[in-house]
Amino acid sequence: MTPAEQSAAAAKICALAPVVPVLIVENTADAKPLASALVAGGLPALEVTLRTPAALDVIRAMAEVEGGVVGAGTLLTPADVKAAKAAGAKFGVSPGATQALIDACAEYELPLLPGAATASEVMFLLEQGFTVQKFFPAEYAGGVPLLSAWSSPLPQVKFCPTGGVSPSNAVKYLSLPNVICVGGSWVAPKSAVASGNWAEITRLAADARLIAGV
Ligand SMILES: O=C(O)C(=O)C[C@H](O)[C@H](O)COP(=O)(O)O
Repeated sequence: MTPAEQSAAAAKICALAPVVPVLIVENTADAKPLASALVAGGLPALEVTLRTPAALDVIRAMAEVEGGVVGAGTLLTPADVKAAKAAGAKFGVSPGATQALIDACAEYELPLLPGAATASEVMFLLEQGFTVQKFFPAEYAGGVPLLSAWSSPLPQVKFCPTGGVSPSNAVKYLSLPNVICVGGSWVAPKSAVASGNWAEITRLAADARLIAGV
């Protein structure tokens, strides 16, 4: 799968909803109710970060939830790509990008949303064929002003800003011409997951859509 094909797939996933929940899940038992709650709130594209021992099992469980499109976040190595694909991930997200990671996504046919934080990183990824990229860590790397500045010399690249995105700044990002969705962990707070407050998570997901004006 070429980078261009991967970006075409990533664009479709980003078009599903304005917000991609970024999930850090400790317990596999929480996977299905959490995914169902987010899908019910109108956010079907889900990024499960490979930051917990349970993450691959969580992806496996969430992949069975109807209406959801589950991807793996925090991909760092070719082994992560192989494991994420085997677990049923439909897409991958990485904080940055290396050639080894890019090659692995091509080999295992996992559409990658690769991270970039500088113009040179954006250009390196564009050279490879990635026209859809994650801007990470958005708020700390330059935020809305930087993305806005890139839209003039690099209009062919669209972004999913992630990292520090919240209900208070999501609209500003989403109103930029080069932003197709945003990623954020705020829709699934640790406390709500720990207490099994799925109704609260559905409410936060629905609110995120409202904030985005959808
Ligand atoms: O590691 C990855 O691949 C990631 O996706 C990183 C996440 O995007 C951010 O950690 C989410 O940031 P917050 O919404 O500020 O909590």
